[in-house]
Amino acid sequence: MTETLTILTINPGSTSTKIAVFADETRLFERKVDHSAADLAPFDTIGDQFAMRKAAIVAALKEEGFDLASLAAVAGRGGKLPPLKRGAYVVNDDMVEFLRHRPIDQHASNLGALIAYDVAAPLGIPAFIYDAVVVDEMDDIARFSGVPQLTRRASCHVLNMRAMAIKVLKRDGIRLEDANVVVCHMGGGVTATVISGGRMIDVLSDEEGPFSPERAGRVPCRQLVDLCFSKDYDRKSATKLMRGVGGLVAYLGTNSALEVEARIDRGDAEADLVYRAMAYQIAKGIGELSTVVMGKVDRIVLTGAIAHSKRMTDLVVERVKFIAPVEIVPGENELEALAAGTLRVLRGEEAPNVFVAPPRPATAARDRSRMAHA
Ligand SMILES: Nc1ncnc2c1ncn2[C@@H]1O[C@H](COP(=O)(O)OP(=O)(O)O)[C@@H](O)[C@H]1O
Ligand SMILES: CCCC(=O)OP(=O)(O)O
Repeated sequence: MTETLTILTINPGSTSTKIAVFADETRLFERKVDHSAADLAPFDTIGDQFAMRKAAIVAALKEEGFDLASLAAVAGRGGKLPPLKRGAYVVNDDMVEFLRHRPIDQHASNLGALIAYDVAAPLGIPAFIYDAVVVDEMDDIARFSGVPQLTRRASCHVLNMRAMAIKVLKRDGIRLEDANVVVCHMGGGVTATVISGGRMIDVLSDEEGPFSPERAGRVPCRQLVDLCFSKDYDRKSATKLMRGVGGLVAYLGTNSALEVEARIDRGDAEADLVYRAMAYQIAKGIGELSTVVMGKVDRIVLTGAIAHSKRMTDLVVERVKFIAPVEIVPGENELEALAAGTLRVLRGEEAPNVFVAPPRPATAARDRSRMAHA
């Protein structure tokens, strides 16, 4: 008989931390801790949230009476590393150093690998990330921004988007490789992608797409430059305005779409307009990505926690249903997808990738200078 593989999965999101423990494919339990805008306000950077999020996880495991000694591996959501391939990566010292000291961007997913490693290392078991948010399969034509100094980067809810697209198509007997699907995940962040031939050939990341509960999304760039050079903002506060206190938080003071809906129900006209604007931008994003495959879209998939909202999905569907049939798959499959990927690695069915950190900028400059003088 083969030994049961027990896996702790950790998904730090912008407005919550979700964990689950799996024994092989069976979920033993799942816990979600919400983090309101007020809870997160005292933290300057995502790194500063490490202790608070880890404590929430440890407390949840304790309440479940779970014994960490039974774990075979820990899997965390993969964060803002340089562009990665799809699939598993071992969390190694290079990855920990990179995420701690020079992540590409501020996002809660950066804590996935860090907390997974922190739990796994003392137990002498491996930690992995799987289908990180920075998986990059974009076509070259999609990389242009308009200035050579700025390159478009893929960053989206990879884990859930692929899992939900596969689920929707499988039901109709279609393989992901044989379809064009536009997927939009609506959570604390909102991102979208167009998957064609099994690859995410273009992505509307959370800095180029719709605004979301806690993110600004695409903003008028000239005004952003002015704002950054005004006396009112420095690097930290301008970054936080884009991610953390943008979107619904900036307009309405909450990162909770549920609370916004409650305000609308009470007759709040401002909340209603902002929420409809978010839906409008989401629909425009889906339209934009549909042009990538010349409008030949087989399915549009709306997913993420906000896809539970009929109010939101109705607002989006009415604008995009002319493009393709719309499938609504609320919630997310991220913890299951993390566990499934990790099981494949532990069973030897998939080889994990090894992350090698790019040289630090100072080291890179020194190396270039050495080469120039060699
Ligand atoms: N049933 C629901 N209807 C509308 N919005 C919801 C619902 N459930 C959760 N949300 C909203 O979804 C957002 C959080 O999405 P989620 O994917 O869980 O978080 P995270 O991005 O932190 O992982 C919050 O704004 C929350 O209020
Ligand atoms: C970086 C894209 C992923 C994202 O926005 O995740 P959350 O919705 O969990 O913040």
